[in-house]
Amino acid sequence: MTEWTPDARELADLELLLSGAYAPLTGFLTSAEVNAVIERGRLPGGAPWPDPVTIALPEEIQPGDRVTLKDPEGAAVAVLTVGERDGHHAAGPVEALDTPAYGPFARLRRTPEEVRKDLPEGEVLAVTMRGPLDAASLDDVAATAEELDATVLLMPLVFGESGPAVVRAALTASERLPGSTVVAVPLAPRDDVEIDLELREHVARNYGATEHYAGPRPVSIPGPPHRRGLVVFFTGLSGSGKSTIARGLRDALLERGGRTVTYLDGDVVRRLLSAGLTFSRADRDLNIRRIGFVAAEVARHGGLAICAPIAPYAATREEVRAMVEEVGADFLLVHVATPLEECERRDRKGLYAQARAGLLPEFTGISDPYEEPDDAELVVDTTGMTVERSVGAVLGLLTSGGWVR
Ligand SMILES: Nc1ncnc2c1ncn2[C@@H]1O[C@H](COP(=O)(O)OS(=O)(=O)O)[C@@H](OP(=O)(O)O)[C@H]1O
Ligand SMILES: Nc1ncnc2c1ncn2[C@@H]1O[C@H](COP(=O)(O)OP(=O)(O)O)[C@@H](O)[C@H]1O
Repeated sequence: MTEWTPDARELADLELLLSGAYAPLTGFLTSAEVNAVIERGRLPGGAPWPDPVTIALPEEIQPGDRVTLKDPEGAAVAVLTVGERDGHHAAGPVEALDTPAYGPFARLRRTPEEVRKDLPEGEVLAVTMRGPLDAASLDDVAATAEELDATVLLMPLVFGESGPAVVRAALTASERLPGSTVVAVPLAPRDDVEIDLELREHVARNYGATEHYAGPRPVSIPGPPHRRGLVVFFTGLSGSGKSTIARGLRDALLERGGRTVTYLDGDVVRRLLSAGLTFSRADRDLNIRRIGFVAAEVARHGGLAICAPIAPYAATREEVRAMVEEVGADFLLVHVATPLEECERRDRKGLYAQARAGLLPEFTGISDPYEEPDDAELVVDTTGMTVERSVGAVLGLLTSGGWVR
């Protein structure tokens, strides 16, 4: 049996498929179903359905395979029986495995069946929320419920970092709406506003709603840049000047004050976090992912992390950028683009000489690749430049973007 860990959005969809919140769906859609949904907003059988619910799986997983789907912490959530493959996507029914619910407000993640059983007879006004209800919306909901003589079902849509805050907002609203019930639903937002709304309505109906009220769109205030998490990620050849500039930047930031700074020094990383890893492609990628993971955790809490590995592969750098952006933080890639000849001329550690002599295999720039970034926010060639000026260039980027004041 194959195992796979879907991404956060796919896991949220999976939970809704398993709970019955996505009824009549019982699995991820086939290409015929996806086409029907996109073209007509209906499943091939004619039932209305707004959104193609799909999952991407690695190529080697084939029709007939049974795949255990796991959450990022390793708990087996469900089994997917693959019926069809179409490009990256795989379709097929899912069956729940018996796993305990956990996480904040797990007790409020109830299935439609459980909720429907507890609701009184009569009209049910479901309120789907992605943010707090303002006073006007709360009055609106209370008035509508009274008019319809309906029970209010508050449905905080929990997905991502803001999930627990939305549930808290629903619990607060519930105190103002006597007799109301709260159920947390892991419905990820859809880009298309119409589709998002329709999907919310479908899910609400499955929970027993006879009327649906879409809570106001959350006003997303990401906070000013100087309060947001930030990762400054240097990349470049050995000897290009990454650590020298990174240390200079750290010191300059600490002198200014106002931000906490974590410097993930390359040597320290290789000695502790990535101890035992080699310079093979797989190990370099693992090293960079580990650095990215720690940096994203720092940035998640509003910190500023500085990293300075070679990071020779574009795809892995992009993965780190995505990890950081996923937690709501910013990512700045600084390419220290000092040419190989200059790095080799400096040869601070004598490694280039060893690599040229064939004594050090897989050496970046000599016998191993370095993929030049085309997505760097800043490019610095340190040839003939003082360290102060190089540090100043990075600091300039941070101040002009408002990350430091
Ligand atoms: N084969 C090979 N290729 C490149 N570099 C090598 C190699 N072997 C050892 N070293 C030393 O390790 C430092 C680079 O480690 P990194 O963790 O930054 O590399 S990577 O991002 O995982 O590719 C790098 O340090 P810096 O000079 O600070 O970049 C080298 O001193
Ligand atoms: N403008 C500059 N910025 C950074 N380093 C410079 C600069 N000019 C000269 N150097 C020298 O280049 C070398 C860079 O080494 P290092 O910072 O360890 O590079 P890396 O971390 O990329 O391997 C240091 O000896 C540093 O003094």
